[in-house]
Amino acid sequence: MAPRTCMLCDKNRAMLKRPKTGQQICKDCFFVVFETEVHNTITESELFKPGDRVAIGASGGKDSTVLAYVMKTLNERYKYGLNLFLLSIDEGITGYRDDSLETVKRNQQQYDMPLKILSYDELYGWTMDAIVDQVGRKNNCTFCGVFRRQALDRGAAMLGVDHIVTGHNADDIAETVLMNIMRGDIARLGRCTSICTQGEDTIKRSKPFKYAYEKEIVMYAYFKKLDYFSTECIYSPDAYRGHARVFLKDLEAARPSAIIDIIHSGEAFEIRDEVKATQKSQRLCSLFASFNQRS
Ligand SMILES: Nc1ncnc2c1ncn2[C@@H]1O[C@H](COP(=O)(O)OP(=O)(O)OP(=O)(O)O)[C@@H](O)[C@H]1O
Repeated sequence: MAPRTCMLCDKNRAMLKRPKTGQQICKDCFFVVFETEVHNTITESELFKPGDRVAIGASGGKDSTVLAYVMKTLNERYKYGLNLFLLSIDEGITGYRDDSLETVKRNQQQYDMPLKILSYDELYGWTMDAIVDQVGRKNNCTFCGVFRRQALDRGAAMLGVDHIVTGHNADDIAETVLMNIMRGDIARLGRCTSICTQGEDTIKRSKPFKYAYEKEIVMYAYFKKLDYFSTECIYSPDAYRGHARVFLKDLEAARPSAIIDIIHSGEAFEIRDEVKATQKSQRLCSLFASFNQRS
């Protein structure tokens, strides 16, 4: 059987089936559609303005490595006029973050971007290794996530940046929508699909990969031969998110558009103000109660 030609350029040999659309396309057309969709997400949401100083939350993993590469490419191609930085938080997880930070240091050279690394140890006086040693693995992802958010803000302030971008992708967001529905966390459901968030005293944060499928990010990294670190965190991943992930993968296998459809459903919810207020205070109380029980 003759090899298929690319459905987009009708010239090159099709090398892959696009996970998001099922189209059989060539490598070059895949790069173009992937990058153009991220560019459209950025421009439609007016994420940046010329002269912005933007920190890329860089963990060394596939999502943030592809994000750094694509941000650099689009900034040059479309002349966004951004000053880009890499910002990494070292949570103090031996055998995981120390190795992934080596990748980020290489990315700094490869992408020619200034890098700032800030550790939990220097900010808070302890590491995740020490915390897990003391309180065990249950809920450690939740604590680590809260501390990382603050650490990223502190690092961003040190770099004097206006904006932090992270590699959260469409799968992450769809999982979060499902988790919030399963938990009945209506307040979070209302904001988890926002592409851009900014608290009263926090730096603006956004997710340019909001509509990018995880499988396509992996494919992009593979075909571009990007240098990234692919090991999972050694401390137990968030078990509840794991259930949502498995469920989402099943849905995606049956119908690939399920991921985008869940995000669109999340976007369509409108949450009443009184629900937002009640749930926020309840969540903070339960987080600190669980921390106090352990320490
Ligand atoms: N230690 C860190 N330092 C800086 N940014 C981070 C760090 N950990 C996570 N992030 C940011 O948050 C995003 C989502 O993180 P998450 O832990 O869900 O990892 P992930 O989905 O495996 O992403 P990645 O593949 O980039 O590691 C990352 O893409 C990155 O932008």
